[in-house]
Amino acid sequence: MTLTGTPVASPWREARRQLERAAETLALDDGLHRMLAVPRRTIEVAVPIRCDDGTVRTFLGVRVQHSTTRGPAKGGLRYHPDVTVEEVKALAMWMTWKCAVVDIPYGGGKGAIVCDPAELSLGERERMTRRYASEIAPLIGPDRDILAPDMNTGEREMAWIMDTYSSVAGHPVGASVTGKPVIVGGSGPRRAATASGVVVCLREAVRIAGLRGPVRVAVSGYGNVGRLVAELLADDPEIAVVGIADVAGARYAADGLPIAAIGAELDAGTPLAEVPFGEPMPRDALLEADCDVLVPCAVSGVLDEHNAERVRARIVVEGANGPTTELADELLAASGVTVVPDILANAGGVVVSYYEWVQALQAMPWSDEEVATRLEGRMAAAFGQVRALALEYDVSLRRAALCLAVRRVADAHLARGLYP
Ligand SMILES: NC(=O)C1=CN([C@@H]2O[C@H](COP(=O)(O)OP(=O)(O)OC[C@H]3O[C@@H](n4cnc5c(N)ncnc54)[C@H](O)[C@@H]3O)[C@@H](O)[C@H]2O)C=CC1
Ligand SMILES: O=C(O)CCC(=O)C(=O)O
Repeated sequence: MTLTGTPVASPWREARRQLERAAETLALDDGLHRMLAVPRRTIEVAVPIRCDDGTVRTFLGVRVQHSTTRGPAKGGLRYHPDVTVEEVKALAMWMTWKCAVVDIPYGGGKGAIVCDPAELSLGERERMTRRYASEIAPLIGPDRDILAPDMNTGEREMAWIMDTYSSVAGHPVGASVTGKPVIVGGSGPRRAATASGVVVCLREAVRIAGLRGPVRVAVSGYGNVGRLVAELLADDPEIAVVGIADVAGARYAADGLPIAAIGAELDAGTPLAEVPFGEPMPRDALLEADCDVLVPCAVSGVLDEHNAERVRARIVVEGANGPTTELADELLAASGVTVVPDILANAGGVVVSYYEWVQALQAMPWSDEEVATRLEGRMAAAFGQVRALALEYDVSLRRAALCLAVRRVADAHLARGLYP
C-alpha cells in the first residue's frame, strides 16, 4: 500500500504566519521576530543505499534544527514520499514552540527522508536509516539534537540510529535518541505518551465545554497516535469512539465502534477500511461526520477552507502536527468550534521523550507510574496556562499557546544575549 494521499498545503507558510500573528499580539521586537522565523540549521544529505536487487538508490534526507536557544534541538524523524524540506522546517519550528509550551529545556528540530517505506524491504529500510544517521552524526547527539519517532518510524528505527551514533562515538550513547525500545533504555510509557497527552487535553476541553456523555469522538489517522487515542478512550463509559480512519478509508458507527475488537482485526492484518464493524466511509468524509470531538492524527492540512465549515464537531483536538490551515482555523472559530492546538495537544510524546533522555543521562530509570503521573501533571498544567492566557488576551487557544511559547523562547534569547 502506498503512503501518498497527503493533502496539499503549505505548512511552512502556515507556521511563519502563526509566528507573525503571535509576534503582533506580543508586540515582539521586529529583529527578534525575524530571527525566530529562520531555522538555525537546515541540513540536506544524500542517502544512497544498495537495494536488494543490487541497484543503488539515493534518497533525500533532511534535518532541520529550528532553535537551540532553550536547549538541544529535539524532534521526530518522518518517512514519507511527499514530505518536503519546507514542511520539515515548519515541523521543526512547531517543535520549538511545543517544547516551550510544556516548558522542557529543548529547542526544536525535525528530520525526514523522502521515501515510501511501504516499498522498502526491512534490510533496505535499515540500511537507509543507518546511512542517514551516519550522514548527520556530526550534528546530532545528546547535547545537540535528539531524534525520536514520527510518521512511519518507531522504536526499531530509533534503535538503529542509536547503534549507528554509538558506533561513531565509540561508546553506547543512549541519550542520542528517544522512543527507543525499553530493552536499550527506552521508556515504556513513551509509546502511548502522545496519545495520553491528547486525551488529557480532550478531557479538559470537554469539561470546559460542558459536553455531557457519551461524548462522540472521531479519530482520523490510526497509527502511533490515533490508534492509541482511540484505545485509551475506549474504556470510558462517558465516551463513544464513533469513527476512525487511516490513509485508505474509514469506519463509522453512530453508537460507537468496538475498539478492542478492531485492534485485534488490525493486528491480524485486516485493513482498517475492511474491519467487520460499523459502516465503511470515505477517508475524508470522517472529518465531516456527526460527532462532538474530532481528533485529526495524520498529516498536515487535512482541515482547510474547503471542509472547515462542514465540520460538525464542537471541539477539534490536534493529535497531528499542523492539521488545520490558517483559513480553516478562522472558519472553525467563526462557527464556534474550539481547537486545542497541536503544540499543546500532542506535546505528551516529547514530554516523555524528555523524561527518557533525563533517565539516560542519569543512568537511573524511573517507574512507569512516575512517568505517567509527571506527564499528566505537566500536560494539565500547560493546558491551564494556555487557557488562562487565552482568556486574558481574549484570543484562541492556538494564539495563546503560540504567545506563551514565543515569549519563552524570545526571553531566553534576550537572557543569553544572543540578540543585543
Ligand atoms: N509519534 C509521535 O509520538 C508523535 C506524532 N505526532 C504527529 O501525529 C501525526 C501522526 O503520527 P504517527 O501516529 O506517529 O504516524 P503513523 O505513521 O504511526 O500513523 C499515521 C496514520 O495516519 C494515516 N493517514 C495518513 N494519511 C492520512 C489521511 N490523509 N487521512 C487519514 N489518515 C491518514 C496512516 O494510514 C496511519 O494510520 C503526525 O502529524 C505526527 O507528526 C505528533 C507528536 C508526536
Ligand atoms: O518525542 C519527541 O522528541 C518528538 C516527537 C515529535 O516529533 C513531535 O512531537 O512532533
